[in-house]
Amino acid sequence: MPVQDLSAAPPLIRLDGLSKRFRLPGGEVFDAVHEVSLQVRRGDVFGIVGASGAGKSTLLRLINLLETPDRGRVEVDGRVLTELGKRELRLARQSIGMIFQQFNLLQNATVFDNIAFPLRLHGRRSRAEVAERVAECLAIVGLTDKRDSHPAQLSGGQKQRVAIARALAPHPSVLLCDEPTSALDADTTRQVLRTLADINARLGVTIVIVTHELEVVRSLCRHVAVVERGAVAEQFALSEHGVRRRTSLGRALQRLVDHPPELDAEGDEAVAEEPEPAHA
Ligand SMILES: Nc1ncnc2c1ncn2[C@@H]1O[C@H](COP(=O)(O)OP(=O)(O)OP(=O)(O)O)[C@@H](O)[C@H]1O
Repeated sequence: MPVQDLSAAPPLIRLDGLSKRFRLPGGEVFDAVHEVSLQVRRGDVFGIVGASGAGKSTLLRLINLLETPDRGRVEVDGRVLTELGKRELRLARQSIGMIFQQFNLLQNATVFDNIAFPLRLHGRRSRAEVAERVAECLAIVGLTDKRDSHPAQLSGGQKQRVAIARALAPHPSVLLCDEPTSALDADTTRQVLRTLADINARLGVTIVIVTHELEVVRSLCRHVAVVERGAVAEQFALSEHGVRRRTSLGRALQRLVDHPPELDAEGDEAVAEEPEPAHA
């Protein structure tokens, strides 16, 4: 279980009074996220859990303004994203990587070109610099030998690790993960979680992860927010044991924390270790 005092670290992400309302085809409105205020500390691994439709993905997508909030303020790494123009926002987004359940890779491009894509998009790097950064990212996710493969030739876990490498390429300070292991089997899930834990520990990249899998939260996260009907119903540190939680999901997670499953034969745990100050 990750035990780490991040209380002295300044928040990397500050959400203040965030709301997002969708208009449904029938004309009714639906409050997907309502008045959410939340802080995520630099270097943290922060989980967002909740029932289906609770607003987890919408909340995650509000952090990089993939969804535009109706109200509220989003600050990431000292920049108030909700006050930026389009061009400034595009630049600011380079410090926010994102990965998805379905990987979202370019099918007709090689692994190399998938990872190089965000670097080429934002220009200003020579071919040699792009190649060097792609090689570094491939090494971080342990896929150096897959450089010239196409996504169709990879397993699900390998595809997700390519997506992680692509997200890391522009040196983000935070990685947003939307159900990154939901399409994967248990063994592959463990591999991907180990990669994420390693990125947090070795590179100091802050991770925010939406998942419906409580075991993923237990094994990877240090803090968690439980979202119910678009609001944060409770949040807590996973290092605390034997505490009575307010929500049923919080209680289920606490039971898992208090009585973790047996480790496998290799003692495998995804758990993030103390991050170094270095950045990706
Ligand atoms: N573009 C949209 N237009 C209308 N309604 C939407 C839109 N996006 C999301 N919603 C609705 O907002 C609510 C929250 O969706 P969201 O995807 O954030 O939930 P979630 O907690 O991530 O759910 P799940 O675990 O099922 O993915 C849902 O009821 C969803 O149908």
